[in-house]
Amino acid sequence: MNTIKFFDRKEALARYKPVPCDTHKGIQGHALIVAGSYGKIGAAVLSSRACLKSGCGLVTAFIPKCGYQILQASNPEVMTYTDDVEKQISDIHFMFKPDAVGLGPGIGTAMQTQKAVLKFLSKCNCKLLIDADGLNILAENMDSICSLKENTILTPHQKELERLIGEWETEDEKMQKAIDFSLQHKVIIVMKGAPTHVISGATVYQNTTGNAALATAGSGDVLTGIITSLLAQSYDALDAALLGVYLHGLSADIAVPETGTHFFTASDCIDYLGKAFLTLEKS
Ligand SMILES: NC(=O)C1=CN([C@@H]2O[C@H](COP(=O)(O)OP(=O)(O)OC[C@H]3O[C@@H](n4cnc5c(N)ncnc54)[C@H](OP(=O)(O)O)[C@@H]3O)[C@@H](O)[C@H]2O)[C@@H](O)CC1
Ligand SMILES: Nc1ncnc2c1ncn2[C@@H]1O[C@H](COP(=O)(O)OP(=O)(O)O)[C@@H](O)[C@H]1O
Ligand SMILES: [Mg+2]
Repeated sequence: MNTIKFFDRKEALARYKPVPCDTHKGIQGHALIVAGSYGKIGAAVLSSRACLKSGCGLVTAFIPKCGYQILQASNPEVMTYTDDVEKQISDIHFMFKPDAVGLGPGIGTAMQTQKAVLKFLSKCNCKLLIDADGLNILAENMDSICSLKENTILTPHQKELERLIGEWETEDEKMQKAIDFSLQHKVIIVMKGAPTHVISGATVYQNTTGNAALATAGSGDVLTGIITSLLAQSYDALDAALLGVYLHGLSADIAVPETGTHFFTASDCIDYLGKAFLTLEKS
């Protein structure tokens, strides 16, 4: 069995890079969030807002046409590109070079969305995180996994992981299958759960933050935004994944004594992110 490294405050401080005082929004990274479909524009709202609230200088969301007003009204700082199709993504196009892309929350698995995602993956050469339906599309088209750039981050919950690596009988078998998958395809797996494990080849980290309040709709979409933001701010993929998971859980840990577990939503996770980042400023 592989040794597991615990990722705690000391590890987070070692990887955290304070924002330089002479920076500007052009240096702080431009992230692209590809998310949403009719009925799930919330996933795009949450992930793009979390991305912005984690220090990214510029955030653009690529969404289906029906999400335009919702997104602009709820996140005025986020720029948008819209698909030509009303209810789902059918062709991912944009006119800038993103520093990082977060793809998948709420996009669904309609055939035209699958085609658009596969076309995008075949030519994407920037830092990339794939979540949710992005992973489900990958699982249905496993040939396309060879087109992923090294250190692409995959953020599956248990069911999404099973679709990618197949069933397991024990927790040890699940971990070994995930490690083998990470080694074979040279991807970083954020194996979401309680706790979350970050798997980079044979190296496994166990996160030490987070609580049951995160068992609420959209908390994974928020994680996608945080990690994509850190990637765009020039953290390398492993550091972005580790620090993102840590801050996401810490935000919930700071929030819960004030909100209680039942009241906590994914939006609260975003609202408390500032306090989570502040704990790294005070060393
Ligand atoms: N406001 C919005 O727009 C929102 C949009 N969203 C978007 O919706 C899309 C579908 O996402 P999804 O994850 O709900 O669907 P899906 O992959 O079928 O998984 C469901 C099944 O998986 C399991 N399962 C899940 N988590 C588990 C865990 N931690 N640990 C263990 N098992 C777990 C569980 O299976 P069961 O245990 O019931 O067998 C459950 O029934 C996706 O694109 C997402 O981004 C959501 O983010 C919500 C807010
Ligand atoms: N009981 C729990 N303890 C700690 N973290 C949890 C718990 N339940 C869920 N989480 C975290 O919440 C997030 C849920 O992600 P996901 O299932 O993708 O949600 P969604 O798709 O609704 O956004 C993951 O980061 C997971 O680790
Ligand atoms: Mg999810």
